[in-house]
Amino acid sequence: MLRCLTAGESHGPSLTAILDGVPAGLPLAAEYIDQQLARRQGGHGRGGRMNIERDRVAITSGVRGGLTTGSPLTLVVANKDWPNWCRVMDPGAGADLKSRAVTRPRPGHADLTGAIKYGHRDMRNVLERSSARETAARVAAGTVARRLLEELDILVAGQVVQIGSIKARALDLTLDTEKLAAAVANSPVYCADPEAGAAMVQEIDAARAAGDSLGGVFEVYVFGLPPGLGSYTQRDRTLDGRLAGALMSIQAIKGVEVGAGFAAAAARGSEIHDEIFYRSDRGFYRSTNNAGGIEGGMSNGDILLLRAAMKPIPTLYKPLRSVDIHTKQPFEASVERSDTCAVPAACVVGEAVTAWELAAVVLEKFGGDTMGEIKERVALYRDYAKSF
Ligand SMILES: Cc1cc2nc3c(=O)[nH]c(=O)nc-3n(C[C@H](O)[C@H](O)[C@H](O)COP(=O)(O)O)c2cc1C
Ligand SMILES: C=C(O[C@@H]1CC(C(=O)O)=C[C@@H](OP(=O)(O)O)[C@H]1O)C(=O)O
Repeated sequence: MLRCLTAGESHGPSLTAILDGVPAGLPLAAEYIDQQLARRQGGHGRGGRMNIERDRVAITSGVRGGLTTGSPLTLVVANKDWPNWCRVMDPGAGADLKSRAVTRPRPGHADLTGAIKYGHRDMRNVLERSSARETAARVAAGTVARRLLEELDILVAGQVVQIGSIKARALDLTLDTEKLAAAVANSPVYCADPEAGAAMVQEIDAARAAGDSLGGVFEVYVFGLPPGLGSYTQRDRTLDGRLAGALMSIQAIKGVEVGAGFAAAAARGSEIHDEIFYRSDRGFYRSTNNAGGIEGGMSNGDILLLRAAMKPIPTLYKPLRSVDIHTKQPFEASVERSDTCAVPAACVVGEAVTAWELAAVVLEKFGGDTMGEIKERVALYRDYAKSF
């Protein structure tokens, strides 16, 4: 069973992820994880904090000589901003609890409800952990899962398809995965459509100049999944349910679609369901993929298509109204620094949480303590499914 817990505050010394259940024998290098951490820090529209951080992972357990050992992995990402906060964030009795106390809840954040729930009069105790800084730890963990899936020829990709009202052309899914990855990597907003990408950059600059912020939509694609991951037998085992939960758990994500998603609601049944065909050299196949690769809570062998909507960043240079929890007086929030748009970063997080959930269902189906065992079982099952 694959399990992960993360810990750490946005302005604390570091973020930590503990991963349990990663099989032995998986080739894993810190530099591989660092590539994804760098992607998560990037994307046009990020704020001043990203000029301070240079996320790098330290693997402090579970890997020897470049291979996982089967023991729990500990992944640590240091916060370079920490020296500026060490007195404020000090766990000891001498901490400076006054100078950066937060008594003015920011609309769109966990501040007010978190303070009520945990009984805090200083909402720094809430915002430090609710911050999306935590996603650095989840990307580090998800990248271990991405590595595991790659060994099984399962590839995870993603791109931004909308920023504000600017939309990309629909992706041609016959595009090979390397070309897709290159097009996304060359885009300042991680969008494979260069024209839409340029318009998105302009839109972000205009929002920033106006003291405003933007949200958008990203897609995650997974190639090479065998049929039968997840299950219809208990509803908490459905693959779409689990993936939607994983994507929804990302800070600021407000909607998730699988395949045609909400558009399916407006179509006739005859237009939307993917008909099934058979050819002896190919086995069973479908010529459309409106289901997005999932039917009955299970992967059906087609490309997995997920889409997630992110709300605009809630901290605005143009202030929103709120009320001080001590004085009960209204105020307009002032901002020191914030992202204008973090949809590209969220896309990288989306890929990571998708990879994590998929690695978990792969291990549930195929078991095994070593990568050798798992590879053998997946290969056998792929042959079986193809000749079914
Ligand atoms: C990668 C990423 C970066 C973010 N950066 C900021 C930011 O700079 N300022 C901000 O106010 N919110 C930012 N957010 C959004 C908040 O973390 C989020 O809105 C908040 O935690 C409340 O969560 P909820 O929207 O899921 O309710 C970011 C989110 C993500 C995923
Ligand atoms: C630190 C990261 O994102 C942060 C997420 C975030 C929020 O409120 O979620 C607020 C900002 O932090 P700060 O207030 O320190 O500038 C972002 O920079 C990161 O992605 O690594």
